[in-house]
Amino acid sequence: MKTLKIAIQKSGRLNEKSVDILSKCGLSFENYKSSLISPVQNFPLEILFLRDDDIPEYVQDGIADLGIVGENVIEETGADVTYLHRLGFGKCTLKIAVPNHSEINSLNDLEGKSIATSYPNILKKFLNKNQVQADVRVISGSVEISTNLGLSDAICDIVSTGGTLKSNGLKPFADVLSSEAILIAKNGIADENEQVQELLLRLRSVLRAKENKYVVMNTERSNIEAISNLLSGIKSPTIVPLAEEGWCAVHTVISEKDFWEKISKLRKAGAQGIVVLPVEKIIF
Ligand SMILES: Nc1ncnc2c1ncn2[C@@H]1O[C@H](COP(=O)(O)OP(=O)(O)OP(=O)(O)O)[C@@H](O)[C@H]1O
Ligand SMILES: O=P(O)(O)OC[C@H]1O[C@H](OP(=O)(O)OP(=O)(O)O)[C@H](O)[C@@H]1O
Ligand SMILES: [Mg+2]
Repeated sequence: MKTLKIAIQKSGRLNEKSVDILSKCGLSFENYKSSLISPVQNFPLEILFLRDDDIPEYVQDGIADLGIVGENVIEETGADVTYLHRLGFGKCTLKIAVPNHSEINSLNDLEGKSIATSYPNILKKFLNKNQVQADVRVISGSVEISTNLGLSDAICDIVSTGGTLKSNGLKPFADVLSSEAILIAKNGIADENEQVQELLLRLRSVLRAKENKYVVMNTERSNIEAISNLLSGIKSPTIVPLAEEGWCAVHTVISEKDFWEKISKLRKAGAQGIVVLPVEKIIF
């Protein structure tokens, strides 16, 4: 069986979460800081630790078979790769922002103005699509300072909490791209490859588990129907008799999305002593 290679960020915002998700997939390896390659001890896979900017092209060219990298970087490099799975971390948005008191308030106002960014390709595409002619100035970092220095009229950079914009006296007004970390593959390798399919199965079970909670509650037998109607579980809820006559425990899995809404309805339907536990994996 061929040993696959997966490229992840060496250090930076995506490193820890990439290592964490691969570990939760049962892969055992050292998170080397000084070495660029680490063999997985219990799976035919090697981890390559790289600068994130290089990952899409390494995967496109087959130097790595798989990669974990931000969508913003994939789009900026324009690499031709297959998106295998969104990973739910590294969420951020590429935004255009201007100084708080700027008279630029809409895309049209950017006509003839200058915009500093580290994402010239994505920005130029966005401006073309919106038929705005602006001067795109490429800088490699600390983009938020460029309007204060008189280098540009606007900026286009990654925003997450908005704290960096705020502390530099900037306000956002246009979203260019929403991004999160993505598992990518070299085109054409994923469908037929057993190891990739096994990794995907493990990954889906880990991501699914993160979105759900295991819930146990007690109730009188007479409430079972009303409570069961509120729950789907994986197939249907498990109902176990309690030692006390006329009572039972209901075990189920509840989605994180509508968790509190469900709990409130369950309490009204007679659920009590509700215990909530994290789920590690859900395998279909
Ligand atoms: N503030 C943020 N909040 C959430 N995610 C972010 C934020 N800033 C960046 N990201 C995401 O994390 C990725 C990595 O960010 P990081 O700042 O570590 O990149 P970098 O400095 O280019 O790293 P490298 O040294 O690997 O080139 C970004 O490409 C983006 O997808
Ligand atoms: O909206 P916020 O939560 O403030 O995050 C946004 C900041 O995060 C990123 O920079 P980072 O901190 O990674 O530093 P960098 O400039 O070295 O990439 C990005 O370039 C912004 O500057
Ligand atoms: Mg980088």
